[in-house]
Amino acid sequence: QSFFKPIQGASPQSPTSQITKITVVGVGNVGMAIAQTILTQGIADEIALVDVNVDKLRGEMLDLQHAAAFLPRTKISASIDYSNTTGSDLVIVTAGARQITGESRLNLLQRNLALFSKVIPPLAAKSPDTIFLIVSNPVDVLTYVAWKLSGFPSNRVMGSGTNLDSSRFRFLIADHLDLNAQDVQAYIVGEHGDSSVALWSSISVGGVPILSFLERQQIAYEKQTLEKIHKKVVESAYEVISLKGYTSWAIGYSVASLARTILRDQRSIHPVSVLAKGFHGIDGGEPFLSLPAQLGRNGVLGVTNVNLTEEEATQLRVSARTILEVQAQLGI
Ligand SMILES: NC(=O)c1ccc[n+]([C@@H]2O[C@H](COP(=O)([O-])OP(=O)(O)OC[C@H]3O[C@@H](n4cnc5c(N)ncnc54)[C@H](O)[C@@H]3O)[C@@H](O)[C@H]2O)c1
Ligand SMILES: O=C1N[C@](c2ccsc2)(c2cccc(Nc3ccc(F)cc3)n2)CC(O)=C1Sc1ccccc1Cl
Repeated sequence: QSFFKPIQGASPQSPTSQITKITVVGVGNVGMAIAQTILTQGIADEIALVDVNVDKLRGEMLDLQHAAAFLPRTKISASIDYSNTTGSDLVIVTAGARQITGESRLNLLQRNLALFSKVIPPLAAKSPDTIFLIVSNPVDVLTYVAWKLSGFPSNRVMGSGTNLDSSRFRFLIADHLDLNAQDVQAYIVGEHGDSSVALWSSISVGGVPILSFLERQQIAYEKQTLEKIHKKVVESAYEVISLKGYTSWAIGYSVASLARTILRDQRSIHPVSVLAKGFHGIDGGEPFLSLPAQLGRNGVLGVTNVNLTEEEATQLRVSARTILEVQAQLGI
């Protein structure tokens, strides 16, 4: 006996073509912050969780399911293999080996390369039309690895790149100028992390380039102020790690904003790690670096022709060379 008397012709089954499904690989601090934000914002109809830690995986699935009374209806599943991931519209990869104290970044990269070699091919096989969004670090090189291992066209493989760096940059600028961070357009590009590149000329507040904004507000323009803020983007990452041992909320919101832009075909522009070959004089090799990219239902729709100063373009090319040197050591 059903609760409802059926209406002629109405089927309780939703057509699968209209179901939006996201797979999150890795249910650690980052993966669960991303999943929780996607759930809260009603971005997906289905969330499939994957991890190798069976108990954590089931525990996180149950704990999220138990919040159903307060959330948009979303099917939440979990599997240690990839059985539940079939037909995903977006696959977000946060699985990663933790950097062991004193471990070299290259060694960590080798361990994550081995991990990706086991994870990416079956995910791609179960969802051959999906879009990969890589978050695991070192994110730029691992996005390249995912692209190579998946065999997908480059528009369907991106990394969160400097999306988090840029969101911290926007917060710090807004905090410094007593503004709403959503009104601050500011892009950090290039390599995610310690060696990112701040596009000073791209910073605008309510459509007003920040340099003239500062002059109009009689705020003494000091390039070193903005440079200090960019430096603080890096310092704050280390500060959060030293205080709480990991980062989660900011990366969770920043990756969920990418998921929404992609799955709702918003065609918004985000700084994400893309195949940078052919942009801004980056010609040798296949480096993935962050550039302001237009995102939509088919992944990376285009890269903006943002004007770079000679210094910015040079920094970007240096980053590309650094990434290529690391990629060359991977042998893939
Ligand atoms: N790109 C960015 O801006 C950014 C920001 C923060 C963190 N990160 C990166 O995100 C990654 C995850 O960070 P975290 O704090 O969530 O780490 P974590 O250790 O809390 O979680 C990692 C999870 O991956 C799982 N895992 C390991 N091997 C797996 C496999 N083969 N298949 C599926 N799952 C597997 C682990 O069981 C664990 O649950 C790290 O690489 C971190 O550096 C990136
Ligand atoms: O907010 C973070 N936290 C992490 C973190 C989270 C859990 S353990 C470490 C972080 C914080 C500080 C340094 C650092 N370095 C690192 C470099 C390469 C790797 F493969 C792994 C980690 N990583 C991971 C990460 O990428 C970030 S953003 C970040 C990091 C450094 C500089 C600027 C930014 Cl915007």
